[in-house]
Amino acid sequence: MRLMLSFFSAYPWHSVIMLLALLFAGIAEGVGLSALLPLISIAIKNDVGESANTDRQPANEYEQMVIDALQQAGISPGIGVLLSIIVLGVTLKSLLLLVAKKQVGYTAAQVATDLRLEMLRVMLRSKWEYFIHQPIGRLTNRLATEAQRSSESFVNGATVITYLVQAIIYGGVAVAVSWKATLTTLAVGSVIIGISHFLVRMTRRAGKKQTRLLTSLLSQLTDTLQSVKPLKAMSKEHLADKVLATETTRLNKAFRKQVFSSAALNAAQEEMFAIVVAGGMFIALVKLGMPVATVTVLAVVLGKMLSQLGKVQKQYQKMVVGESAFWSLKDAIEEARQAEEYLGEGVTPGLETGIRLDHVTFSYDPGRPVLRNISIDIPQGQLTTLTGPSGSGKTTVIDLVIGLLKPQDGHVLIDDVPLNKLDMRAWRRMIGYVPQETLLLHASIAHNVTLGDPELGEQDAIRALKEAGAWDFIAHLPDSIHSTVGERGTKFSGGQRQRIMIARALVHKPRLLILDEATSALDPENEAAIGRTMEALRGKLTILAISHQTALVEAADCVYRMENGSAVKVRGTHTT
Ligand SMILES: Nc1ncnc2c1ncn2[C@@H]1O[C@H](COP(=O)(O)OP(=O)(O)OP(=O)(O)O)[C@@H](O)[C@H]1O
Repeated sequence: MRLMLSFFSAYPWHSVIMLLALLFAGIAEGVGLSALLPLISIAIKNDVGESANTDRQPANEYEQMVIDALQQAGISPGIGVLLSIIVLGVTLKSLLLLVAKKQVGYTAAQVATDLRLEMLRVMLRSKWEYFIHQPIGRLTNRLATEAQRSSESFVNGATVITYLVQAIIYGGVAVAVSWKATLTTLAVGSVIIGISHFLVRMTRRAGKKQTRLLTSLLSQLTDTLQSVKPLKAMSKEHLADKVLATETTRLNKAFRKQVFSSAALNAAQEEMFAIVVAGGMFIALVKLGMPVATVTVLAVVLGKMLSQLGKVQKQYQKMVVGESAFWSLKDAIEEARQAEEYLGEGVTPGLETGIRLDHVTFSYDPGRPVLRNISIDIPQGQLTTLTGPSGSGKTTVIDLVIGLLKPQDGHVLIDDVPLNKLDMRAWRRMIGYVPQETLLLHASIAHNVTLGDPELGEQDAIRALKEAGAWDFIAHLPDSIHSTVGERGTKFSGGQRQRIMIARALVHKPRLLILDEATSALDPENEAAIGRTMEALRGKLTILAISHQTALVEAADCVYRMENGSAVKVRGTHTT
């Protein structure tokens, strides 16, 4: 029930309304039930020829109590009145249950939405080093499956409470009729529930296993789907199939265990409860000679109580299947929260003179530095290009300039102010960034350029597309900038996609433009066009580019060659 307490503290008002509605639904049902004993008593006596209004003896004190209460309220306890009370009780109960279920449904939807948003927000706010180590498939699974299972778990938990309240009300009426019979039934019922509890534990284990396996399966699935083209091209799709088949089989096993334990609990409980009720009726009627009316009411009420308690256990079993997903999601949220990036409220950056990496050392893994004591000057208003072999640390330099990574030694200075003293949000708003990968959103060109920023209009998008040399091929499209780019931008060539990405980086008029091998997919003609665009932008903004291609190297004011953890200036006015 730790799960339900966690939900109650997160949604106190929804929970209070739900619990009150359940409580009053229970009371309404109890009132209805209380009319059952006098009703059966009168019906039986009518059947044997006694008048309902003669001085008949009540079956027990409880019946007397109900009749007294009715008479005090000025109601004569006839069959019609008693039946009306039962119908009223059932109607009220149904209405109040509807209110409670509505609350449960709304809260469940809110649980899933809040968990998804919280997960997404903490992930987006986490440090870059943390974020890049999270498999995308795992995140997708958390947002889709685990959030959904958590909300189902809440619904199941709320249903446990509903059944429990009803069982208590039935128990209360039964105690009023005969506390001895109720206690005996409760004792036997508890033994049955205790015996079958191992099936609930089995389900909990199967649920935990499912959570783990689903996470792993979806991580692998996403990775595999992202690399389907080379697999198909080399006819190696069976390798992916093999990995996924193993995981799916294990998931299937866990699911079968859960199904079996649920079915076993169902079958075992109904059988045992029926035996208890039948045995109890035999003892009461034959051995103890209790009145038929009392035994009938007890059989109905105690039978219902046992059935509700059984449902409590079954519903609890369902709840524990999804519970592991909730805790797994909560742990993931907490872990990401611990890794939150501090963006600070420091000095407002200006970028008046330039950026300087001052004797910077950086390593991803301790003892294996990628950059060793390097110094790089990126003068304001100029184009600085980094070249060098793959893995020499060019992207790492860019991530240090953006502030996604922090150097272990040395400083990244913006106009001589260390980056960690700056207002990091303001700094990043000054950057236009074009990554190596050209993944576009499945939306219009305009949306891909502005990313839905309400401060940017169609004219801004057109200006940026012109600056990026993309306007020529877009202007001729039937829907111009409102044309969609297709799934992941597949309607355009690699070079065209890169130019749209460059337009996205230019649309908010950045002070610093970063191109991380952004011209690698362009043919020499288009690359030269981008080179000319950069030359035109030079002076208006500072440009830092990684490039192996001639145009951006030739157009550069400063060129650094990176190799073996060092950076050597091969062109430029300043010395480092
Ligand atoms: N997240 C990471 N964790 C551990 N090592 C990393 C990580 N990212 C990069 N590296 C390592 O750091 C080194 C520099 O990587 P980086 O991406 O900066 O090189 P690069 O010069 O940009 O390469 P390329 O031209 O191939 O993009 C490489 O040896 C790489 O394996």
